[in-house]
Amino acid sequence: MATGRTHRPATRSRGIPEATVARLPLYLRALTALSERSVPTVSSEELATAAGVNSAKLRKDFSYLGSYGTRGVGYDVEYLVYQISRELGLTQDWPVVIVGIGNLGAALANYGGFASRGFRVAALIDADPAMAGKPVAGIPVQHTDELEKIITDNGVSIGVIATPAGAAQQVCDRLVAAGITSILNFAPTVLSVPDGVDVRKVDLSIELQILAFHEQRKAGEEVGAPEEAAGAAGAVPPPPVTPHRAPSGASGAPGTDSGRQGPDGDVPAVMPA
Ligand SMILES: NC(=O)c1ccc[n+]([C@@H]2O[C@H](COP(=O)([O-])OP(=O)(O)OC[C@H]3O[C@@H](n4cnc5c(N)ncnc54)[C@H](O)[C@@H]3O)[C@@H](O)[C@H]2O)c1
Repeated sequence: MATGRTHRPATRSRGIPEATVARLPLYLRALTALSERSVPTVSSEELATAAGVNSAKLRKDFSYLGSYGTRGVGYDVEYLVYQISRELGLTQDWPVVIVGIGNLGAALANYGGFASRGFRVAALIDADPAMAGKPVAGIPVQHTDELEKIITDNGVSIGVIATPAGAAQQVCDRLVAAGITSILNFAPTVLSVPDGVDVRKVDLSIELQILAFHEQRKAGEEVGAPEEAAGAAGAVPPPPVTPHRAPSGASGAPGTDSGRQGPDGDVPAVMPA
């Protein structure tokens, strides 16, 4: 399979920076919670706190959507939910296939949160013939021999890879050849994809390594004097991080290369591959 970039440019054609796009799901999650409580309006400060983002950044992000709120009233919650959902393409149904139905694939298939966010698990695919036909989360597992047909028949454009690392590139190549243009990769390997295919990588062990680094530093600070702690912290290199390129100018967004930082200092669990 041809190699190529794994990311879109830092700014999308519609003029919304990639870093803003990466924060939209955080706003949407906070707004959905407000909507469920029938809260009609919200101030930028309240929403920023709920989303874990700085309020100036939030206002700037919303200006890209053409949403400025009303002075003294704030933002209309329902309208923002609609606007952000539309911007993220969530007002339509996205069929998704999961490849590799082991521990992780089965857990993902059973996760109810996808459907409520517009992602329908259209098919489960595994290479193990013994699994073919067995239901997982009420969906019969299909053999990889059927992969291309399944993708075509269901009009799928998003694939999730939950196979062992050694199989991931081959699965990725088949998904892409069959027409998949977005991949969520859980396998601990870097995938090569052609231009036009987006890959996001999830690696929880990297997140744990980063937490371990901070735990170690905190422990050093408790034990030593301030200058010793500073020396210790300086002497400990940051944990290894999956190498990945990031779009320039996407600083501070989840899923970018900007020092493993989330929107306001959080470490993202999902990153570009
Ligand atoms: N990203 C994370 O945070 C995270 C967390 C846990 C596991 N993982 C990774 O997820 C992957 C799956 O882990 P698991 O514990 O579910 O493993 P598992 O062994 O339970 O399941 C893997 C499944 O993939 C299937 N498979 C193997 N080769 C295949 C192929 N070519 N095509 C289709 N299916 C194939 C196997 O039959 C099996 O059912 C591993 O790569 C693991 O390292 C990632």
